[in-house]
Amino acid sequence: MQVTDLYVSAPGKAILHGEHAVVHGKVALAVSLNLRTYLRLKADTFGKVCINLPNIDTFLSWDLSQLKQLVTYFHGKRDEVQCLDAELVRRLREFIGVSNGSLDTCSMANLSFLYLYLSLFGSGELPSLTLTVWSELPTGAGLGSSAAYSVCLAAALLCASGAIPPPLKEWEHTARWCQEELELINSWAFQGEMIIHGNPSGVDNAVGTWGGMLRFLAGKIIPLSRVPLLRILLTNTKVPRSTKVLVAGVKDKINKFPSIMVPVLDSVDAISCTCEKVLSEMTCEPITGEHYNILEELIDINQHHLNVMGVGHPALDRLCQVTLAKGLHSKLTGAGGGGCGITLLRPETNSLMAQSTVQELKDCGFDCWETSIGGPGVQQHSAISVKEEILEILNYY
Ligand SMILES: Nc1ncnc2c1ncn2[C@@H]1O[C@H](COP(=O)(O)OP(=O)(O)OP(=O)(O)O)[C@@H](O)[C@H]1O
Ligand SMILES: C[C@@](O)(CCO)CC(=O)[O-]
Ligand SMILES: [Mg+2]
Repeated sequence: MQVTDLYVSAPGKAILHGEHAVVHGKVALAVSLNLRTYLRLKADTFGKVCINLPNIDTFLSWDLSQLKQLVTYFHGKRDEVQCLDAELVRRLREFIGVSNGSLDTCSMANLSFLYLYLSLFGSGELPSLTLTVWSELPTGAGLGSSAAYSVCLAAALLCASGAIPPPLKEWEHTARWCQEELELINSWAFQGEMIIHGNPSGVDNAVGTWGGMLRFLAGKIIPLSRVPLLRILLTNTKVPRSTKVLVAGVKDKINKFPSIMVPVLDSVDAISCTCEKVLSEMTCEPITGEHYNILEELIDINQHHLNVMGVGHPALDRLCQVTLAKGLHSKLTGAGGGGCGITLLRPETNSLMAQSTVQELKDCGFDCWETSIGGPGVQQHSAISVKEEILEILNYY
């Protein structure tokens, strides 16, 4: 089978409100970032599949004949994408030599790639290809790196398999897929997330697929088009953590103390809904200090709730204290337990104040930068539309 070379990218995300609660059927508000994961797929003739993941120092290749052995039980085309094929997961775990509870970064990335590759090609001829992924996102820090990776894999492999067409016209620099094709990409990306996360809600891959700001509730995705421009500081505490472990920990707490934890989840749901209402009001009436006061209070209340859920960390407390001393409000974003936090900047926060806050957070050993939000969802690129330094990395392998 001959596949066409292509470049794709997908954005990372920040969750404004609703992380963890969203796994238990509550509303989340999430927004795409201007930091993206890029993937290059190249057709080969070497009878091998190669994957280069320089962010995590992983460079592997497998013979097609080895991989074919793993799918001998496939009968016909697999297009059921609602749940994982447990037999394929079991065979892949054995093949890679990774146990069920493993959190190893490299094994999770390989497992999700091989799962999608074999699910999409396993019932026919396996194509020889090389896949290289490079991300501007920190890995495992709460900014949806696993989802951006899974969305890129799904888009590229679905294109290579002919299930969706490459949307880019000869004269275009970037192009996106139609709604139905995006839904297919999203559902396969969710499978990649299931392998990495264990029990994902699907909010992260939805943002990676559609971009912009979304309201997400039990798999239902509503793009929010009427939102004000928000200025946000992103801080990476650089404390490593695993989304899978944190999500499982919250579930255990809910099971242990349902009457205590369920009201917390309900309160987070109400925070997301109140925030959505305030954001919408800010687009149709003059923005006042009171709008920002409410957004800030919601951030504080939610941060307390996340601590109650057990996903806080002293480094995140530090972030909140340092910014609060400057009159700014912060909360963790994503799974917590370390990783990243967001700080809302007010319109009157001048660049001097923003810069001195960034410096103080850097002095704590954190990475910190002002970010723009609402970048496009998954897209195909022409080579010249990929930033030069990223193209260099993707073409190096
Ligand atoms: N650039 C990348 N290259 C290869 N694998 C990646 C890359 N980015 C993410 N991954 C995979 O995703 C895993 C990290 O996912 P995890 O869900 O724990 O963190 P996150 O997605 O960054 O944060 P969150 O889910 O809280 O937003 C890594 O262990 C790795 O397997
Ligand atoms: C913690 C969580 O709510 C968000 C991770 O970005 C997990 C999920 O929704 O899958
Ligand atoms: Mg993730």
